[in-house]
Amino acid sequence: MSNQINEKLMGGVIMDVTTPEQAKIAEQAGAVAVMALERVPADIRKQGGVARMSDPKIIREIKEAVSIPVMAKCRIGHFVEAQILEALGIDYIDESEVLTPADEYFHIDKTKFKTPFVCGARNLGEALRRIGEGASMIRTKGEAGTGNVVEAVKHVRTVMGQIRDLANTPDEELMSAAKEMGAPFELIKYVAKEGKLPVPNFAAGGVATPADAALLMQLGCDGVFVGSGIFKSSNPEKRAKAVVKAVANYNNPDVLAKVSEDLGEAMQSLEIEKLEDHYAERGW
Ligand SMILES: O=C(CO)[C@H](O)[C@H](O)COP(=O)(O)O
Repeated sequence: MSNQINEKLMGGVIMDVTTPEQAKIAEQAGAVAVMALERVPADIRKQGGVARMSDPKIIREIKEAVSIPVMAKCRIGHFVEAQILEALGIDYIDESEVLTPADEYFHIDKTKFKTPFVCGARNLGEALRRIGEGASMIRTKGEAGTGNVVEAVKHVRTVMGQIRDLANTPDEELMSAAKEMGAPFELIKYVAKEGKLPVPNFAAGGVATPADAALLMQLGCDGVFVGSGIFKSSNPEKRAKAVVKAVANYNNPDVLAKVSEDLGEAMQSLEIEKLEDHYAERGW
């Protein structure tokens, strides 16, 4: 099932939404899916407190409001939130570091669920551990809610670079690579042979402009997640459409110039060095 959904998502933009109204804006802009969450990451940062799975009522209303796939987030290790999301008929579960982790040591055993999972990763070892646990999609973590793309770029470059290195690693050295990365040997062998992850790899965290989204696509991602960048900007409708067009035309600077014009204020952004919480460091 996840393969059919994944095909529809490839090359697209998945937008974080907190209300049915925002979900409609995302769908009208051309998002391939929406991600239901209680607060966009910029608000989670500002307001603090424990961030949890959304209210099931809001999730149901979001599902009723749109015809595109609806994803929703549970806390790292919180398999009961995941069970609830599965019972709600969500299309994808995001075991997300953006919410406050429920378990510092163990991620969810995703093989126990019919619903596919997406998980965050900062490097190839982390991505392969999540896939080993059953994730059907990876998204590089970035630093969500900052409007600062630098960490997303770092994580995408790290994963892509490690994939390239593995593709050039002799077979007899692969077990050592698996040991060093803390990743399942079978998955290390797959990446070395195929030169890619066995699941789609989207980028996320800190995307604020159409150019940010296109940059991550040019670096080799299969699509982009955007949250705060759209709904904390001054004109979410226009920016949402622009980001979708930028991702569809990521290699065309003329289109990128056109869609970047007159978008109003981007979200307020944060410098990584001044952050109190680094969400990307949650999970392992
Ligand atoms: O885990 C996520 C994917 O849904 C985040 O919500 C995503 O990283 C959004 O971050 P930002 O608000 O910086 O766009």
